[in-house]
Amino acid sequence: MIWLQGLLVEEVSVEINREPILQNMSFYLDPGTITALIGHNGAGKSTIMKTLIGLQERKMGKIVLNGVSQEEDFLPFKQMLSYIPEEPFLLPELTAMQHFQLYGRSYQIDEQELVEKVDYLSRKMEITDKLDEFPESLSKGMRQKVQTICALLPEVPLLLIDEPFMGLDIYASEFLAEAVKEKAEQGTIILLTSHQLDRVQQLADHFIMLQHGKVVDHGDINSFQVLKRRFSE
Ligand SMILES: Nc1ncnc2c1ncn2[C@@H]1O[C@H](COP(=O)(O)OP(=O)(O)OP(=O)(O)O)[C@@H](O)[C@H]1O
Repeated sequence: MIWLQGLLVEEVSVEINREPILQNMSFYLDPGTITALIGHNGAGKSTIMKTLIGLQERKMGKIVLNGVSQEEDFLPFKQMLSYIPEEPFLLPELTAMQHFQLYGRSYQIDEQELVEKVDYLSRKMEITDKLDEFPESLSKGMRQKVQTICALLPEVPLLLIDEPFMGLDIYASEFLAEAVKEKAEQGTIILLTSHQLDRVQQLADHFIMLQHGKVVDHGDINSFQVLKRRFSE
């Protein structure tokens, strides 16, 4: 059998407290593409992200990444993606460096490669002097930087980013945008949510618009003017 390369989301529905939150959501993302999930507050952007990583249970539907089914092969599936959540979610008992080491082990990154990547990313994110700090002594933006570095460490087919620029300073935001583009050039599928439409336009090549838990439009980012008009309606 020839497996489809890319991310397939088919007829996914999610209910929370018996309320339909996502309804028959379907889309397909090609390797090497950067797709922005757009929609008003409460449209379901974070919910689909959480459903993709397995944090949110779904009522029905299918999620397949490069031929690996989320339902049938959850652990291999999870190893194929990394995620930057909207709010940093760090372990209070681990320093920044220990988080990077934990990610290195979880994704089986070669030790020397991990050292080089941590060195490079922490310099770019300007947190080299914070590596031995615990999350409680870091500012929110610094915690977000640590979380962002964790997600950039592994070379995985899918990178999910919920509000990529939230809390990051201008230099870190610019670096993240470059890093995302570079990963996409190497074939990673990038799915991000953002309310910063101008930044999205510069970064993404496709968009998916959600409304009340449904996909109402999708396409090339060049149809963005139309998108912007509809978004502001
Ligand atoms: N744990 C929960 N319990 C109850 N309702 C929830 C829960 N999580 C999300 N929802 C509801 O699901 C809907 C979608 O929320 P979601 O966080 O996915 O929206 P979003 O598009 O990411 O919004 P925002 O732009 O504000 O981040 C909302 O109506 C929200 O109230």
